[in-house]
Amino acid sequence: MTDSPQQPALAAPRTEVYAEKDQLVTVVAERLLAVLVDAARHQGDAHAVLTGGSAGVAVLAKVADLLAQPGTETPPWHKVHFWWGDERLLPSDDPERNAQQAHEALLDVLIEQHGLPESNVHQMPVSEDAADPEIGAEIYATELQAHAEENGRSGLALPRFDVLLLGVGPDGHVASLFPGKASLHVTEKTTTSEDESPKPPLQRITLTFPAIQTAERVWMVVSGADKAEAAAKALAPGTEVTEIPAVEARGARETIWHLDHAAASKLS
Ligand SMILES: O=C1O[C@H](COP(=O)(O)O)[C@@H](O)[C@H](O)[C@H]1O
Repeated sequence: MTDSPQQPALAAPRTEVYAEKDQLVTVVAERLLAVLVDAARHQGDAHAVLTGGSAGVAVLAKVADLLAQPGTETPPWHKVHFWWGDERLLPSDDPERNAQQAHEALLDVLIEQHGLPESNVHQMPVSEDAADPEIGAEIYATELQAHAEENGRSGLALPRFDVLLLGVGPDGHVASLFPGKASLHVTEKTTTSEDESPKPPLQRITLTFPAIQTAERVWMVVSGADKAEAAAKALAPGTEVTEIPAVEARGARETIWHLDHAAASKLS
C-alpha cells in the first residue's frame, strides 16, 4: 500500500478580543495595509480576498480613513489585486452586491485617487453575465486560473492569496458556505455555487474550503452578540463543518479570529 502525500497542517485559530467593533476594525485595517505593503515589496505583487458583511465592509471603510491620514504607509496600488470570497448573484447596480459595497467603501477611492487599475479588481460575475450561479462560479474559476501560480499545497489553480477576510453569519456560515449544504464538501474545484441560500439572495457564488485554505492568512472579522454562539461553537473542539462551516476557515500560515466583546461573550 502506498502512503498518501502528507498535507502540511493548517494554522490553528488564534483569538483576539477587542472591546468595541471600531477597535477590531481599525486593527484589521492597519494589518491589511501592512500585509499588502510587505507582499508588494517582497513578492512583487499582493493579493487580498475581500468579504461582504457588516464588519468586512467596515474594515474597508477604515482603510479609506487611514489613507486620508498623513504618514500612513501604503502599498504601490498598481501591484495590489482584490478578489472576493463570495458574492450574491445580482444585477451589477444592486447595492446588496458585496463588490458594490466594497467599491463604495474603498475601491472607488483607490481607483480614482491612488492608481489602482480597475483590472486588478476581480469581481465575481453579476447576473447580467451569468444566467445561474454555477455558470458564475465557472467564470470566476477561469479568472482565478488566469492569475494562478504554482500552488504546492492544493494543486488548485489559484493566485497566492496573501490575506483572506471572512465575516461569520449568526448561523456559522462563512463566504457563501452555509450549514448543511453540499457546497461544504466540494474539494476538486476553487469555486462553487449556492442556489438556495438561507440568507437572501438565494443565488450565490463562493470559493470552496480548499481554495480558502490556500490563503497565507485567514482573518475572521466578527462583531455583535448575534455571532456569539456561532463563534463559540466554531472555536470549540469537535464541532462539525455541517453545523458550523466556520470551523473549516483556516489559513496556511495564520488563522486569526478578531472578535469584539459581544461576539466573544460565549467563548469558553
Ligand atoms: O451574506 C453574507 O454574509 C456574511 C456575514 O455577514 P455579516 O453581515 O453577518 O457579517 C458575509 O461574510 C458574506 O460575505 C456575505 O455574502
